Amino acid sequence: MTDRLPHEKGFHVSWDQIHRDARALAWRLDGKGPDDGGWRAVVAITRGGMAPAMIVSRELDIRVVDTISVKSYNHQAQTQPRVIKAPQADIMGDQGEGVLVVDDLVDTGKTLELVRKLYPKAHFATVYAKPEGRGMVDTYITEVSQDTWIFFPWDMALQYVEPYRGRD
Ligand SMILES: O=P(O)(O)OC[C@H]1O[C@H](OP(=O)(O)OP(=O)(O)O)[C@H](O)[C@@H]1O
Ligand code: HPA
Ligand SMILES: [Mg+2]
Repeated sequence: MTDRLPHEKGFHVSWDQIHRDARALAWRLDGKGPDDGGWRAVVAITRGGMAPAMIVSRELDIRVVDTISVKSYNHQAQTQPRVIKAPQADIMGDQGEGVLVVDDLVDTGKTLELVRKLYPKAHFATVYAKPEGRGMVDTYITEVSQDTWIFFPWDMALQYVEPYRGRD
């Protein structure tokens, strides 16, 4: 289930790393909100966007936090993205103006494309980005190559590894 094919490389992100990178994202977003009082709300794209959104909302002191649930992948197999749960209409306003939409990463950009269509005036931020989807995101921190699969700490566990000299 967790084999990396067809991705050649694995980029393993620890809790510490995602915390640092999500903080860096928050600092980059600070002051980029609307002139009349900054970001109105943070909306996390569940589930991967929830931990970064929590860290961003904490750093920027934004107390209004909602979620949009988009399902795009079954493990590593991509499917047609669909909205399973929408955020509160009064938070999003007409087109999402002043709202910060946060996700863990953009890969092909299909998830953000869907959310952008719904809320074209929102600001879209991810911690990581791959080249194919980069155009869909307004602000991100680290880019990785398209053939890299990013492994997040919530999908991993510490495991015993054979010593190098012990392997055949
Ligand atoms: O740019 P894309 O190619 O659309 O891929 C990026 C999206 O895919 C993953 O979510 P997933 O649908 O696997 O759900 P999850 O966040 O609940 O794990 C990831 O968290 C992004 O939301
Ligand atoms: O590289 C990735 N890692 C984890 N989830 C993902 N969803 C799309 N691409 C990825
Ligand atoms: Mg996701």
